Amino acid sequence: MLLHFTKMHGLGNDFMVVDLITQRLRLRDDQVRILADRHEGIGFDQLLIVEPPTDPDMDFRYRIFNADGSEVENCGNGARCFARFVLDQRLTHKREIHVETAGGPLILKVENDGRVRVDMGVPRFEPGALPFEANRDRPSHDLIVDGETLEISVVSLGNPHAVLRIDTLGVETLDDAPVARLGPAIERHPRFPKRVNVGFMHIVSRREIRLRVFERGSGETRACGTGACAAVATGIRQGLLDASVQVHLPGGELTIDWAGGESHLFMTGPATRVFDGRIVIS
Ligand SMILES: N[C@H](CCC[C@H](N)C(=O)O)C(=O)O
Repeated sequence: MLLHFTKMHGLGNDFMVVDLITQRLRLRDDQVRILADRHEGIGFDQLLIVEPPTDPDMDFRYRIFNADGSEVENCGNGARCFARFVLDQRLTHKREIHVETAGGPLILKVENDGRVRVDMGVPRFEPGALPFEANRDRPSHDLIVDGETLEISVVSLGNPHAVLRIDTLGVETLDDAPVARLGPAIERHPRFPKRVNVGFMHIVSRREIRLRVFERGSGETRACGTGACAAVATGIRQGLLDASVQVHLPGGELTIDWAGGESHLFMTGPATRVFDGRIVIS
């Protein structure tokens, strides 16, 4: 079976994008893992699938699979690439695209400068939304990892995020943040039954942060859109950030806007198409 795809990225967070509207096939988890392999397959952080909507009010269904084959609820960098892809493939002519995801609806707006502004919905802090095992919602929680007590904030953007401020880890720069050690340990911590994405945030000012993210199911990526949203939302909730924040990730910059409470959070950034390809899958 020949599978047509497009390779894209959002700030270096890279994707294989597949249109399953004009191509009718199903991909198994083991096939996703092989396709994700950077030596034996295409290589990607996530696979993004374009399908017809199940909800008639939506334009598309947007499905996301991590490199380990796990299907997940949301991918922010991927949402921007999704918008670019469906326009380039002429699957729509709309510049405001409504998509359904397992984590809830998203509205993708392609702006005149080519950047995409995504309405990410309302951040959810209650532990049950992730899920995270805790007796109540609070701005930060203690989490014991390998005998060390860490201070984490938790939030769901449809997908689960734990955010640590590096000042609570006794390091001054992100380069010194123990991402390789704490990322996997928190990702798989038993208090996160569905695992979790782990953000390491350096607050530069009330309008600027630097961020690294160890992603659930993919490891550290060069950027994480929902991770940027999560870090800013937890920072605003703790009174440490203003309502519009520039997020510096290893792969580039995102702008996150959130007025707090039940208002919707917005993420704005680029989407890049790299190449089209075809691959035989068995
Ligand atoms: N690893 C994430 C999915 C991809 C998120 C990230 N690539 C983004 O841009 O939001 C998860 O398991 O929830």
